[in-house]
Amino acid sequence: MEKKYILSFDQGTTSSRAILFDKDGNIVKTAQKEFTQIYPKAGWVEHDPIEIWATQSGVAREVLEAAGVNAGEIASIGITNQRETTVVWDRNTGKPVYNAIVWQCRRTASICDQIKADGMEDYIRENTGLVVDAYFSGTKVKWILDNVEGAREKAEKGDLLFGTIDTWLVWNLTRGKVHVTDYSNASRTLMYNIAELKWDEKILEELSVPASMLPQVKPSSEVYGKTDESMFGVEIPIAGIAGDQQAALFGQACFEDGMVKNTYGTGCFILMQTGEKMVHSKNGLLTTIAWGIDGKVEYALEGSVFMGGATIQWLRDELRLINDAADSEYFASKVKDTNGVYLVPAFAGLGAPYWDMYARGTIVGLTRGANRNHITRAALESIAYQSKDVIRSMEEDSGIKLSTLKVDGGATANNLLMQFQSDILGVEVQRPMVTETTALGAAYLAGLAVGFWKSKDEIAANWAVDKNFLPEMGEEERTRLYRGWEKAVGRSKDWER
Ligand SMILES: Nc1ncnc2c1ncn2[C@@H]1O[C@H](COP(=O)(O)OP(=O)(O)O)[C@@H](O)[C@H]1O
Ligand SMILES: O=P(O)(O)OC[C@H](O)CO
Repeated sequence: MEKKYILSFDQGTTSSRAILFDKDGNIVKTAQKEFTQIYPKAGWVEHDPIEIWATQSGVAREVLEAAGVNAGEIASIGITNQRETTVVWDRNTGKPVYNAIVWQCRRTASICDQIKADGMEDYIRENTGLVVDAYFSGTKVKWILDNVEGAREKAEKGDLLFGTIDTWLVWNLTRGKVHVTDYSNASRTLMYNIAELKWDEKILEELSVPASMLPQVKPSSEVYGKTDESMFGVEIPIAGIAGDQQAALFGQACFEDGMVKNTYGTGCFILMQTGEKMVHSKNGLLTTIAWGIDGKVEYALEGSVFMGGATIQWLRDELRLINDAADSEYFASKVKDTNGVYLVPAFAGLGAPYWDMYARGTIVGLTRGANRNHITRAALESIAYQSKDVIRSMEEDSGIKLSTLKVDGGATANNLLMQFQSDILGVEVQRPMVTETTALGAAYLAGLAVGFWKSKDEIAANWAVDKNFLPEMGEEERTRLYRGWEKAVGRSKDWER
């Protein structure tokens, strides 16, 4: 049967999605299902791995049916996933020993304090590219082994396996035959040495995690195995894996050093491709593996903005200034500027480059003439200012000046935000036709491995622009506004201490 499509699995934090792509990189059909968020205690976040598998395999079958596509027409499957989220299961029964501990979960903060007290911080930063934080998988695995009855004994006997969500999905798709991950996911675990490309023994020892639990780390584009026949009636090669932010970088065809993408969702994830060069940040950005492909590994610098689209949700749900996120553009357009108002959405502290967990949200510059539209506009602009903060750090760390910014994610629908982003950066902002770049990136990785696409050049040629935003603001105005932002950030800092 002619192979006409690639099936992409996009297993995100709140929903599982399956998207069918054709050879031009266009979406043929999408199926999506949300799943349960489990909050056992304040600051704890879990998912049920069985529900993740059920929703993901469910939408995969659903999308084929809805598109009227035969499984035999699928050339391969690509997987992209919420990163860092940790599953530990029994290799004999395939049953998880505990819920998945989600990347957002803060329960291992005290384990992180202990690692720092043990003097491991610099070593970890240098060898994993990450900071010691509860965000990453390593301390989550340790927590499960330390807290689930019998888990440590089983792990030491070699009966337990660890995986991020990609690994868990491949294990289930192959009915327990394949235990792998890719470089990009491994680089988010806190246990992987990104310079030497191997699990780091010293860190494993610090965390007391047996090496026998760990998946084999493979390139991001390769046939890892085939789906069990019971899944789709035929065996389909599983041929691409990447963490979601790296997959988006690939889907945006950021193949040259210095290319940057920003995904504007709840938060904003900004990644700069740095090629074979591993750039260590002086500004608290993360160094991570973008992907491993064509026999080499390429790196990226990553910075995130905690409150991106979430700031607009706050306007909607708490201030009730708008009914719908899209209304923000309409109201912000009613005024020509913010009238001197700045909103710093440091609701959960400030990330890179400030790293101030005691900062809190603030609105400054209010005068008698300030109205709700000014505040809405200031909220939108804050997303662009925070992105600029991260991008400036990237430029400083890498010595590469940004030439264009490729954007994706829900909030890129907002033209006013995109224009302001271009204005405040002084660079062109490019919004592609396909903004599902995460799933597209995984599809491309899977397609390359089976010859569905021949080269990265062919993929780059598929990238098509929907709209380019060019800077219209003068340099003087840009500097004046950004100075105001920095001053506003100063007012929000160190508030809670
Ligand atoms: N037109 C818009 N203007 C501003 N923000 C928007 C707009 N549309 C969606 N958003 C914001 O984008 C986010 C949703 O984008 P999405 O990519 O689906 O995020 P996630 O993957 O994090 O759930 C929400 O936080 C929402 O407030
Ligand atoms: O599922 P998302 O899109 O919220 O992404 C989660 C990130 O991978 C966390 O690092």
